[in-house]
Amino acid sequence: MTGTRLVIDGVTLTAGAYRLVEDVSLAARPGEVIGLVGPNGSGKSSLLRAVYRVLRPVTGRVSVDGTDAWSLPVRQLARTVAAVVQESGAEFDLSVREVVAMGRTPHKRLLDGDTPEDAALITSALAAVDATDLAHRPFDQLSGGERQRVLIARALAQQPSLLVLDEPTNHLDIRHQLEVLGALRRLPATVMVALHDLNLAAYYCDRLYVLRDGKVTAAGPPADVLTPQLLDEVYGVMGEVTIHPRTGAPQVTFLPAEPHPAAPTGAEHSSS
Ligand SMILES: Nc1ncnc2c1ncn2[C@@H]1O[C@H](COP(=O)(O)OP(=O)(O)OP(=O)(O)O)[C@@H](O)[C@H]1O
Repeated sequence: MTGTRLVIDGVTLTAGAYRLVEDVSLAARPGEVIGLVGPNGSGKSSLLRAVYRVLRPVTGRVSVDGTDAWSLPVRQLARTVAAVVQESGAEFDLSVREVVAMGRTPHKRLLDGDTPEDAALITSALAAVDATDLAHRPFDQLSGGERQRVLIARALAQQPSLLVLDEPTNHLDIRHQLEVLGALRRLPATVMVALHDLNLAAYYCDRLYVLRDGKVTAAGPPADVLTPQLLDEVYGVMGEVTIHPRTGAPQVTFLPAEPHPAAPTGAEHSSS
């Protein structure tokens, strides 16, 4: 399993009279990690919802390996696509291990128990997000970051060939942010991930799509997309972009209007 080819072709999404996303096209090759970035309200979550089939496009098409995602039987879709989203479902009264075991459901028949293979996948998914020690804790007693890691483990246990994640690093401390994104990079799956942190997006994604007001305003490798002009136009912030000498990845340094207390005298930022 090396991942699936995802094509979003001219998709428009609405909520009543409101256009959430307009005429968006995007393609991910098998195994690519695609980052979706853009300001609050730019349409990232909405677009992801169309991929994991919660929000039906009013025009355009979402296809997975050439098949319309909206025409796939639900069970087949669940064997192909996993989603980690902000709004989580009915995990109450379950242990962490039971929540992660739910990831195996699409691969089993009703009332099938866990096979040794299922058990091994659950154990390794827990380890991948550093949640082995949480396995027997009640899910609803976990902290925000612990829950987030467990929901990612559930998605990993699902062995999807397309993994869609909405802000997966939300609530995570820096070590766990790096570990989770590193685990996503190593997956034999295509990954589409909405991220706010542009430096993490630059480091871990093969290509970025920048959304603004429901439309794609830029797309390409992070080094091509993340420019001072884009930061200004899309986010209204000043920043410098350099290639980090050790990582080789683009690195954004933001230049807030207020000088840092330790700034050298006369070092105000200027857009001119
Ligand atoms: N049901 C709805 N009715 C009207 N407007 C909506 C509805 N759902 C979302 N919106 C609006 O659509 C826009 C896109 O929302 P969406 O959640 O896709 O943005 P986002 O890029 O994921 O934002 P964030 O970075 O804040 O998570 C927002 O302006 C939001 O307020």
